[in-house]
Formats: sequence, structure tokens, C-alpha cells
Amino acid sequence: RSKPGPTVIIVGAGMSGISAAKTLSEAGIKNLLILEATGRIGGRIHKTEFAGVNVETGASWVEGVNGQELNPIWNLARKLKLRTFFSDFENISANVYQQVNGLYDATVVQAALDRAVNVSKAAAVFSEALPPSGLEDISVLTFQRLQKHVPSTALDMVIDYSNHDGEFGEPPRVTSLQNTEPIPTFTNFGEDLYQVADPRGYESVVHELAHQFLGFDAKGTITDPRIKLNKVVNRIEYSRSGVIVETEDGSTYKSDYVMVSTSIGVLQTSLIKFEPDLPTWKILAIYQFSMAVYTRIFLKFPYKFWPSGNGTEYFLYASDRRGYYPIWQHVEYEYPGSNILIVTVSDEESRRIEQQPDSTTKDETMEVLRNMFGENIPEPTDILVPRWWSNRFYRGTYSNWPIGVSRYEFDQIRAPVGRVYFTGEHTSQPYSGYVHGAYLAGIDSALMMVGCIKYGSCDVQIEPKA
Ligand SMILES: Cc1cc2nc3c(=O)[nH]c(=O)nc-3n(C[C@H](O)[C@H](O)[C@H](O)COP(=O)(O)OP(=O)(O)OC[C@H]3O[C@@H](n4cnc5c(N)ncnc54)[C@H](O)[C@@H]3O)c2cc1C
Repeated sequence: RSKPGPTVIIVGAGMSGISAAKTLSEAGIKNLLILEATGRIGGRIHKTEFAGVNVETGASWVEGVNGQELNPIWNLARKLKLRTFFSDFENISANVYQQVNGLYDATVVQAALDRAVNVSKAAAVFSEALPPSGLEDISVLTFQRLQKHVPSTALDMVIDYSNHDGEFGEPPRVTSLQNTEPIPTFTNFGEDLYQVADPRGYESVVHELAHQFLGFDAKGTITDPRIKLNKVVNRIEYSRSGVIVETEDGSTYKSDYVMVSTSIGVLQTSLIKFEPDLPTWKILAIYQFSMAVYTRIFLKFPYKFWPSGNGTEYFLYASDRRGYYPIWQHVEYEYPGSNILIVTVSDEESRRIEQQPDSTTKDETMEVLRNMFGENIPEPTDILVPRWWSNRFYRGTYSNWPIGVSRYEFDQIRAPVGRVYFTGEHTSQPYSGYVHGAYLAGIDSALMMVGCIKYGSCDVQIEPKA
């Protein structure tokens, strides 16, 4: 009997963990064990039943479609014939509400939008002239100051919020210019966004990949013994000869290698204890990156009282408190007749809202809605507030590239430490923060491991700092 090949334990069954495991399997490394903390696969792609429909509390969009290259997630979504909806922001100038007193004049909004677009175009030119090392990177806000465009009116702030925080989950003060202007996702894969609204959920893209290499029964349920759910890894002991992985229920697993795919938010906590400790360069690189928080709150109403029809789906609320319930969406195309509104918040607002009772959040959103639509609107009959930041298996929603992290430090986040490898959306240099970033990162990290196992090239080069 031939000796079984090396064992690899994969921690986490989100998009990157499953993509890494599939890549290893295809490279002939089939002696795998996937340990997942929760009772499901998919991680931050998660459908939840709300008000009779399956809504997405995690990733909602395939971002980067209709460009030169094909987004691999779009490819999967098409293969699965997922119900997707083109997101049309064209008419947003007609849908921006003042704090009180109704809509802004659309021409006033359009002028403000045009100004923001011009600054963004200038930012892209400036950014592309910066040295690739990232050592001369500046924040988005620094560039805005250079352009004498620091949004400070309620209108400019909500536009700025929607362009930056609405995408990266953090404000321009924090975000790296070089890694967000332009956004490689849109440059390479196209500028369009499609929202997934399918009863099977966006997570079915992860299931599809899993089915390609794991065993499942006639109903499609994954029954492969190489994946274990409800296994919370809390200790990874590594040495030159192998790895021991322990879970909270006291189980111990031995392997030759481990691939850690948990979010960078999790790596920033002590949920998983590494023994010996990870080296200081690694810990510093992990701690320096940002785990952003971005929340879509779902509200169900007995009937609709907001404008409907083409060009009304997205609307903005311009509070003088930046980021206060700013981005709204009605989903009558995605979930017809559901009377659901979604409002997006992020960063400190997300953290504040996660910590307060949902009834308080409901009252706050109702005050905002009354400011927009008048006193005679009905109370919501249900509310759903996802809590990604409080959840110890995520600690936020996706990574954001902050100012002060060079490409060199970014490579350190991804670099293996001996037999411990790392993957996850936060390890994809061009596409961190996205589902396709997680998918492609899983492939990259797995190929790095394959190179080591099969070809002995285990020393990963990290570009020198200067
Ligand atoms: C609210 C929200 C909105 C988003 N919107 C979009 C969008 O519209 N478009 C887009 O492209 N991207 C979006 N994203 C980002 C996208 O969802 C992520 O980039 C991607 O899903 C991350 O995959 P991952 O495999 O890197 O991490 P994860 O999905 O976090 O996978 C890691 C897995 O590890 C598990 N785990 C954690 N700790 C342990 C442990 N100790 N032991 C064992 N297992 C553990 C977790 O349960 C999880 O299943 C959004 C994310 C969120 C949360």
C-alpha cells in the first residue's frame, strides 16, 4: 500500500478555505481535514431568513462585472444561474434627502457628485505615479486636502460616505489612497455590481466549489469526513516536523501543515493560540491592517411608503452627523412585495449599533425615515441587525487597507511561518475585502503550499523593505 501523502489541516470553511482545499485536492494533496467553527460552510457569505425571504447578511454583491477580465465569482454565479440584479446608481442625484425638509435639488446634488468624481479621477492619476513599494502612500483624506476638497456639508459628507465608507467600511482618514484609487476590482473586472438575491443564497457559490472535491449525499448535503463543523480551533502548535491543532472540545489533530483561513479580525484576537508565538514581524503586520465593520440593517414594513420604480432603489440621507443611517435601499426588484428597506452603516456606528438593543436601532431608523417621508409612516414589523463585529469568529466584516501599511508589510501578512500557512480575503493584494479576493487568495496560498510540499520551495520571498 502506498503511503498517504502529507496531511493538511485547513482552519475555516469560508470561501478562501474551501478554495484552498479544492486547489490542494486538485494538486493531488487529498489528505485534508477542514475544521470549521460554526455549523455551516460559507463564512462571511451568509443567507438568513428574514420576513419570509432569504436575505444576505454578509456579502451581497458580485463586484466587478462586465470588464476586460472575467470575475471568477461572476462565472460561478452564472453557472449556478443565481438570481442577480444590476445595481443602478445613475439616478442617485434625484434621491438625496436633506436632514429635514425633503429632497435636495437634483442639480445641486449632481454638481457635488461631479466634484467628488473629479477628485477621485485626480486621485487615481496621483496614486498611479506613486512608487509600487507603497512607502509614499497617503490617506484618501490627505489627497482630498491637497485638492482643497474636504467634505464638510451634510450633502458632501453623505456623497463622500457613499463613495468611500460605503465601499471600504472605513472613512477616508484611515484608508490608503494607493490601494483604493483606482480599485483593481473595477479596473480589471469591470465597473458593474450585481446584487445576489436567490433563495439558495450567495453562499451557494461556496457550496458549488465544495461539491467539486468533497463527497456529498443524494440530497446534496456534504457528508465527507474530511470536513468537520462546530470545531473551534483554539491552539496551533507548530515545529519543523509538523503541526498539532486543538479544538475547544478537547480534540487534537496532527498534520504536516496547516492553512489558517480565519479573518484578520480573528487573527488580531487571541482566539487561536500559536505555539510558539508567531514571530513579531508577523504579529505586527497582522495588527497593523484594518478589519472594517459594515452593516446592512433590514427593516420590514407592513406596506411601502417610499418612492418606487426605476431609478429609486438607492437613496441617501444627509445628516450633519456623518455616517448616521446614510445609505438606503428598497429591494422591491430583488424581493418583490416584501416591503423591506435596508440601511447601511459602518465603523463606529456599526459598533455602537451592535451594542444597543434592536428596539433602540428601530427607533433611530424611524426618526430618520420620518425626517425623509413624514410623520404618517408605519412602524416596522421586524428588524434584523447583523452583528459581525461582536462575533468572535469574524470580528468585523472585511479588511480595509489602511494608510501606513506598505506592500512589504502586506506580504508579511500572507507569508507562511514554517508549516503554518495563511489565506483569506485579507491576503489578496489586489482584491482584499471581496469574495473574489477570498477565492483567488485560497488558490494562491494553496499553490504556495504545493510548491513547498512537492517541489521543496518552502522559503517564500518577501520583497526587501527599501
Ligand atoms: C456584511 C458584509 C458585506 C460584504 N459585502 C461584500 C460584497 O457585497 N461583495 C464582496 O465581494 N464581498 C463582500 N464582503 C466580503 C466577503 O464576504 C469576504 O471577503 C469573504 O467572504 C471572506 O472569505 P474568507 O474565506 O476570507 O473568510 P471567512 O468567510 O471569514 O472564512 C473563515 C472561516 O473561518 C471560520 N473560523 C473562524 N475562527 C475559527 C476557528 N477558531 N476555528 C475554526 N474555524 C474558524 C469562520 O467561521 C469562517 O467560516 C462582505 C462581507 C460582509 C461580512
